[in-house]
Amino acid sequence: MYKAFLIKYAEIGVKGKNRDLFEEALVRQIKYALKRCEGEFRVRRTRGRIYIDVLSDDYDYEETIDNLKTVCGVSAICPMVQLEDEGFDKLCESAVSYMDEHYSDKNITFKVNARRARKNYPVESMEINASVGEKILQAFPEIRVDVHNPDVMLYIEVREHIYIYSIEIPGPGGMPVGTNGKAMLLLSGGIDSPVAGFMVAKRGVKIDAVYFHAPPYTSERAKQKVVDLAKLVARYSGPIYLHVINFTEIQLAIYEKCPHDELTIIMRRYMMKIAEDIAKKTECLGLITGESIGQVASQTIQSLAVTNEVCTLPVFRPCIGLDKQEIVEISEKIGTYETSILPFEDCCTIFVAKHPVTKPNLAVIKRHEENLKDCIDEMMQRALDTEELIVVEAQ
Ligand SMILES: Nc1ncnc2c1ncn2[C@@H]1O[C@H](COP(=O)(O)OP(=O)(O)OP(=O)(O)O)[C@@H](O)[C@H]1O
Repeated sequence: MYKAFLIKYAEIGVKGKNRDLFEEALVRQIKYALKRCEGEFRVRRTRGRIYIDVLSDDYDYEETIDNLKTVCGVSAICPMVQLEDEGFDKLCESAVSYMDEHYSDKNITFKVNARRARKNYPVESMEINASVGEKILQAFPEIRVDVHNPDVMLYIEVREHIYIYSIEIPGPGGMPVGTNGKAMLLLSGGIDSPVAGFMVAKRGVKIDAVYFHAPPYTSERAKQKVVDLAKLVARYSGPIYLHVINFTEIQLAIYEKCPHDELTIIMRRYMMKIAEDIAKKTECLGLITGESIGQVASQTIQSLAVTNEVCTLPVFRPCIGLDKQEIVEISEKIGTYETSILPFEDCCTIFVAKHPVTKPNLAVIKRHEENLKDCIDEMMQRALDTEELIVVEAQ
């Protein structure tokens, strides 16, 4: 059983003073992921490396790997066999057993890559490489050495303990959450916005979220679905403050006073305004949506321009150039797809026109919004005053 893991991270953004911040955030997120796992662990930073020691006798390996794979910034997880220092002969023996246990087909090439971090160890790295390599060659006649492009790179690290590893399980990459500020995700119950949240979190951005519902037109179950999606996104992003906004009154007013082919676009503009208001109060530096060019009428480039016009904060749309299949693939990978396709109503789909405008004209939209001028400010304030805040932890 592996008793330790080496966490490899991408080098981008970790130069100079940033390195400490980057590593601290990574350790924090690793600890958050391990809280969801059975067993006791210790996370250590030593000279540019991050290790996880398994302290308990028992733990669930698969569960641990699954959770570590959600930590943004991790480029690879290496499960390591941990040895006590019982002399060099014992090390060679253990390396041979490691190869035997991990590679049933010995018709492969390998290279030993030793690193002697503890300088008082009596055998130098080059000598470890040569001697361990020789023992492996003696033990398995079919195996060959390839120093340029080996099938198996056998790492040996000599520290307080000695570690042997060769397996690298890919992590999500990117940057640890908490190293790049915070943004407000407009989270609906669909496929795209959870993917958008994940993609921005992966760049190190902490996520808050806002969900607009329209009771009684949208149900408690539709809201619960969004909370469930937030729990899944929180596996990657850390805890999410989810602001639930009652949008019914505003939607009804738009429905009553504005042309029906412009409903969605006008609604979206008020959603963005409210989201931006909450974002500014909560120190978010941008908004995030799941929009993708041309996907629906409200996402033509003309519609996006009209929606965008109400925002002063930058709006991040990481799905913008992806087609639906590509977004679906990411949602399957991050585990949100099954929840996203549950058939609950969304406020945008209830108040939808048969033939929505695809090329809205900003001046015309603004003129029609004038119809709301007597009531909209109060309504927006009420929506903000009655928000429900849910702190969503990762599932
Ligand atoms: N009820 C809502 N609450 C919060 N944000 C919403 C809501 N409805 C839409 N949005 C935001 O607007 C974007 C576009 O919504 P729309 O319904 O047009 O698209 P969609 O392709 O179905 O997106 P999604 O799959 O994310 O629901 C969403 O990705 C989301 O960011």
